[in-house]
This record gives sequence, structure tokens and C-alpha cells, in this order.
Amino acid sequence: MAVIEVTDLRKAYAGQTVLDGVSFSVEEGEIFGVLGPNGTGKTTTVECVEGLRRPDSGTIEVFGLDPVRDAREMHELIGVQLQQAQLPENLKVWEALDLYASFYARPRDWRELLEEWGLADKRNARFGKLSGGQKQRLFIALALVGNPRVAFLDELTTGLDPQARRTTWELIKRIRASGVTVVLVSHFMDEVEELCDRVMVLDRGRVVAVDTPSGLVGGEQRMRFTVQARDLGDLAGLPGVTGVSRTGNRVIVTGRGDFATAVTAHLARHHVLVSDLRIDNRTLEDAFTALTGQSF
Ligand SMILES: Nc1ncnc2c1ncn2[C@@H]1O[C@H](COP(=O)(O)OP(=O)(O)OP(=O)(O)O)[C@@H](O)[C@H]1O
Repeated sequence: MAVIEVTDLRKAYAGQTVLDGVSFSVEEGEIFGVLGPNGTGKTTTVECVEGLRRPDSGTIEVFGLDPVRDAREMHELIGVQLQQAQLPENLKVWEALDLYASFYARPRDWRELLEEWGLADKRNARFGKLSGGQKQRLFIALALVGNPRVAFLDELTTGLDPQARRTTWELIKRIRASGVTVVLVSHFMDEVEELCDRVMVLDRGRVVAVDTPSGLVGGEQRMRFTVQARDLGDLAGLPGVTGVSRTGNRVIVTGRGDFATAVTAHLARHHVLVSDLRIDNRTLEDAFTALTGQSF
């Protein structure tokens, strides 16, 4: 079931088009990634869905509700991650949770959230004194305090060290495991690859692809090696092989599945000696570059 349905969203700031006909849907229970370089319209898209910005045209439905017309009703169903600047430095952790819980008709018990998100011993700490990772955990807890069915997380791991990022990823998986749909805005490929069930790639205000991370990558691998032999036999006809190219002694074979085993067995059968053998995956970054013509 689609919980979010967006059709032909358009928005311009001072005559400059920022969203140019964005359409997508988010299914219940998935982690849906919104990926794209800086300034491509990710935040504008998500904030229109949250009801924080008004699109110039297009339709948005969140559980069948219109974010602007039905703002009150929708507020009870969504959880939005705050930006850092929105919390006063001297607010205590428990005070922030208590305050945000008061904005909802059926909030969660914030004491439980403190336990769940490893903040129980920081209950009386002031926001300004928390570490980057603790702040992020508090932001997640605040996004969940209203007991939402969809949580919007925007650039959650920016500025975190690799260990804290990994911990945050585990937390995001836990949100999904608890039955909450997650919309995740990111410009990190590894994050999207690790977490998202499906990804929408935005490029200059347009949707250039919506697919699973592996669908975007295409499941293709590249095998590179050097040979002295002239005749390599029919590599292109082997199972899984999608392409063969040769420049002098350097050979590149692309393929899917177990094609590399078939290629090595074939070369051994033909007594072809291979050196400098390397196999690498096409990455989401490669796919993004191919889709948009620009790199991250
Ligand atoms: N309130 C605003 N007034 C004018 N221009 C804006 C406003 N908000 C965003 N923009 C412009 O719209 C474009 C898209 O911004 P948006 O924040 O949606 O992109 P983004 O993909 O989320 O970028 P980032 O990754 O940097 O957050 C940018 O060029 C930005 O400068």
C-alpha cells in the first residue's frame, strides 16, 4: 500500500525552477531514499510532503490526506527530524522530549524512548552538551515521540564519524523493524545502499530513477586482466557475460552472476595465462554518474 503519493510536483523560487514535475510513491514499511547532490531539490520535495512548504502545483497525498488542507490530522501521522538549530542549547534531554510529546494527541511514553535510544543516563543533560551521536539519537527520539507511521530523516549522519554513522544506521533499521515507514534524505551513496529498499535519484529538480539500490547498480561486475595469447575463444558466448573488450593485451569482461568463474574456467581450458586479474563491482556512484552525467 502506498502511504505517500506525489504527482507532478512543481516549485520555483523567484522564477528559478527547483522542482520540475516530481512524481513518486512510498510504500508502507519501506525505507525510501531521496538521493541527489546538493541543491537538487531533495529538502524542498520532502518539506512539501511534510506540509512545511507549499508547492506551486501538483498533488500530494499522505495516507490520503493533503499536507496543507489536512495539516492537523497529518501531523499525528508523521514524525519530522528537527534541524540542529531548532533546539535551544540549554534545554535538557527530558524537557525536549516532554515538550515535543505535548504536541501530539497520542504520544509515546518518552521514558521508553530514552531507554530505547540509549539516552537514559543523559536524561538531565543539556542539549548543547551532548556529543554529535547523542544529538542525532535525540533527534530520532523526538521524531518518534508522536508515535508516527512515517518518519522523515534529513541528512541524519552528516558530520558524524564513521562509527557513529554505523550506529545511526542500525537505529534507522530498528525504526523500520518497528513498523514505521522511513523517508531518508541523503547524499551519501554508502548510506543509501546499506539502508534503503528503494531510492529516488533527483537531478536538478527531476526524478531520473526510482529503483532498488541493486536495480540501480544493475548487478553488473567488471573483470579486468592481461593476456599474451591472441585467441581467447568465445568469451562473449559464456553464461552471464554481457560484454567483452580488448585493447592490446588488456581485456575487460563485464557480466552478471557467476560469469567470472565461467570466464576463468574457459581460459584455463584454452591454456590462456592471465595476469593482473581484478574484479570490481559497479557501484551506486557509477550508476548515479551514468544517470545524471555528474559525479558526487
Ligand atoms: N526558501 C528558499 N528561497 C529561495 N531559494 C531556495 C529556498 N529553499 C531552497 N532554495 C533553492 O532551491 C534549490 C534546492 O534546494 P534544496 O534545499 O531543496 O536542495 P537539496 O537537494 O535538499 O540540497 P542540500 O543537499 O544542499 O540540502 C537550491 O538551489 C536552493 O538554493
